[in-house]
Amino acid sequence: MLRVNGHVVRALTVAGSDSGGGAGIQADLKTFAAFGVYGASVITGLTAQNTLGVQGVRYVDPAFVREQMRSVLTDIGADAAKTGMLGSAAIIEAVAEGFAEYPVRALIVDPVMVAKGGEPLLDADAVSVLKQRLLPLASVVTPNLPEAEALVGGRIVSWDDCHQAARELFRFTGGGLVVIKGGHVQKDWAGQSPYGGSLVPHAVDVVFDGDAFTYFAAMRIPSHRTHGTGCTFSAAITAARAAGASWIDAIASAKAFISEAIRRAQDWDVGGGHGPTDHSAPAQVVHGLSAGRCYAYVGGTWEEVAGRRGNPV
Ligand SMILES: Nc1ncnc2c1ncn2[C@@H]1O[C@H](COP(=O)(O)OP(=O)(O)O)[C@@H](O)[C@H]1O
Ligand SMILES: Cc1ncc(COP(=O)(O)O)c(N)n1
Repeated sequence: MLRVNGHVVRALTVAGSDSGGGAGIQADLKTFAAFGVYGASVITGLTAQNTLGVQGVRYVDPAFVREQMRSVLTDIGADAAKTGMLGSAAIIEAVAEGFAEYPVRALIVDPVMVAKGGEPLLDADAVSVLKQRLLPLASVVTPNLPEAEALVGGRIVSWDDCHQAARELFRFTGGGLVVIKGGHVQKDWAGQSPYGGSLVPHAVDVVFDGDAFTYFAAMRIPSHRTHGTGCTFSAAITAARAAGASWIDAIASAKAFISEAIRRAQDWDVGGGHGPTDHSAPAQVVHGLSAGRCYAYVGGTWEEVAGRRGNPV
C-alpha cells in the first residue's frame, strides 16, 4: 500500500453498488487498488446491474448513508473522497451534511445521472439539490456531456457551448475545477479540436479552473466496453490526488489510466453487452503538467501539443 510521509494513503467513495462490477463502488475500489491507495466505501444504493443494463435499484436510507460516513470519517479518515450515484435529493442532503460535519481536504463530485443503457440513477428533482448543496463542496466536478447539459439547463453541441457550460458550472463549485468529459462528443463537432486545429479521432476532456482551460486528448478507442468509464476516471482522480498529485497532474493520471483500461478491455469477454473496462491497467501518477496547456496522450506519456494556450477558440 502506498505511503506518504509514513502514512497509508486513504481514499473514500460514496456511491452505489454495481452488481456487475464495472461501475460504481466496485469500479472505484478496484481503481483505488490499482493506484496502491487504501479504499473505503459508503454505499448509497444497490443496483441489480450487468453489461446489458440495470434491472433494479434500491436506495439506502439517507440516515444510514450518514451513519456510514460517520463510521469511516471518524476513524479511518480520507486524504480524498469522491461521490458517484446518489439517487435522491434526501441522500444528497445527507452526504452534504456528512461532509460538512467531517470535512475532507479533497472532494471529487461525479454527478452520475443515468446509466449507459439510459436507466436513471438520480431522481429528476434531485438535480437542483446536487447543484445547490453538493457542488459548492466540490474541489472538482466531472460531468459527462448529458450531465453538464442537465446541470446548466441547455444543449451543448459545440466546443463554444462546452466552454460556456464550464464557466457556468464553475460559479457553482465556488472555486472547484470543472472537468467536462468528452466521451459523448458527437462526430460532427469532434472534427475540430477545442483549441484550434484538428485532433481527430480523440476523446478530449476540457478542464476549467476559473482562469484557464486545460485540454487532455487521448486516442478515441473504438469499443463498446465503456461501462463505468466515468466512475473509473473520477476514482482515479481521487486516488492520484490522495497520493499527493496536483489537480492537473491527478486529472492527467486519471485520463491515462482510463485510456489504458478501455484499451485493455477492447476484446475481452466479460458479459454480452456494454462490457466493463480493465481496472488492472497500469496506474501511474503523472507529475509536472501545467494548467492552461493542451496535452495529448501518445505512446503511454503526455506530450504538450501545439494550440492556443489557456484560452479557448
Ligand atoms: N471510446 C473511448 N476512447 C477513449 N477514451 C474514452 C472513450 N470513451 C470515454 N472515454 C474517456 O473516458 C472518460 C469518461 O468519459 P465519459 O465516457 O464521457 O463518462 P461517463 O462514463 O460518465 O459517461 C473520459 O476521460 C473520456 O474522455
Ligand atoms: C452503481 C452505478 N454507478 C454509476 C454508474 C454510471 O456508470 P458510468 O461510469 O458508465 O457512467 C452505473 N452504471 N452504476
